[in-house]
Amino acid sequence: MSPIAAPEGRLPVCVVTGFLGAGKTTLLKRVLRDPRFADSAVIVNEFGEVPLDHDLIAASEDMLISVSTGCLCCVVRSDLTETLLDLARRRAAAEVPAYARVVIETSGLADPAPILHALMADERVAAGHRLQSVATLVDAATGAAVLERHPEAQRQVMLADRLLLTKTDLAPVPATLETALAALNPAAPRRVAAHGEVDPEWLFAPGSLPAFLEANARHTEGVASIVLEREAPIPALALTLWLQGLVEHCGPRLLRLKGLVALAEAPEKPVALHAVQHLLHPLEWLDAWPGTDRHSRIVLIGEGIPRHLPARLLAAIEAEVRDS
Ligand SMILES: Nc1nc2c(ncn2[C@@H]2O[C@H](COP(=O)(O)OP(=O)(O)OP(=O)(O)O)[C@@H](O)[C@H]2O)c(=O)[nH]1
Repeated sequence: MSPIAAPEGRLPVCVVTGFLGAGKTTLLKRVLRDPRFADSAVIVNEFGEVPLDHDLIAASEDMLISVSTGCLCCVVRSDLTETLLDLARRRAAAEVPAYARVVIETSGLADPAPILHALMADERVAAGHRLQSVATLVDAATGAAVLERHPEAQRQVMLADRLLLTKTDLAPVPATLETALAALNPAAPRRVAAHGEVDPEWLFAPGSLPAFLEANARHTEGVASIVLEREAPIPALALTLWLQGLVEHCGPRLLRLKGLVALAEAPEKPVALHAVQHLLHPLEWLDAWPGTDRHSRIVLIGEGIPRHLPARLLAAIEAEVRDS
């Protein structure tokens, strides 16, 4: 790989990628609070049909833009270029603050190659932007198994110009993961970034990027998202039993689950739910609901999980909890 030229006067674009649940939103939430990097425009893409990261990053409406749900590297690739161009027009017209860089968080299922290709090959985008960096997050707890099974995760590592190892507080980096990373991308410098703790200067510094990129994406077959929405708050016990049941029943087929939920016991504040394969992260209370919409929404991304299973399981557990 040879470095691409980085002509002056164009806005830097920093791509943050990594497989489902690797910690991209956690990292961005943290680094974008640094006053030196508050002048960033953020574009978030999610695979599920209901966007949640926007609410989880909780930045100002002007600066945070959810591109769309779906796969950024496939169906919404043109959305990305249009969003970048639209944002640049609004910046020039002083409709948004004069941001100094664009940060793109890809969905965990994105193959970054076509995204980077679109950024570099679309002349309208390239006229005003230059690709500055591609940071890939790798989950120390699940990374080795993920790299074995998912081609998009391999591409995320191969195309990175820096690698960040997350969740090292939960598990030491296994030798199998070290070996896989060294085989896929021996050149990229690596840092540990537990809970997104990394120097933003390092994260967004210019790097060596591939000169040539494929326009076609490679994907794991049969991955789909399931959305569960509820107007009525959910009892905490029912939610806990449901999460445990789902993780146990689906096993490795459950790639990711995330949601904002109103608990029956305290519906005035939402709880953020996160599961990454077998790993159920602790529930996290948010300070307030983002906006006026207070209904619970949960997105599951899985391989071959029956579409109605999560909702039916939750309804059965809720009935059981109510009647007991
Ligand atoms: N213990 C621990 N938990 C982490 C770390 N980084 C992220 N998490 C947790 O992992 C879960 C997923 O983190 P996110 O930041 O939402 O991951 P993501 O990569 O944005 O997820 P997707 O957008 O769904 O691909 C959340 O519960 C985080 O709090 C870490 O370094 N250590």
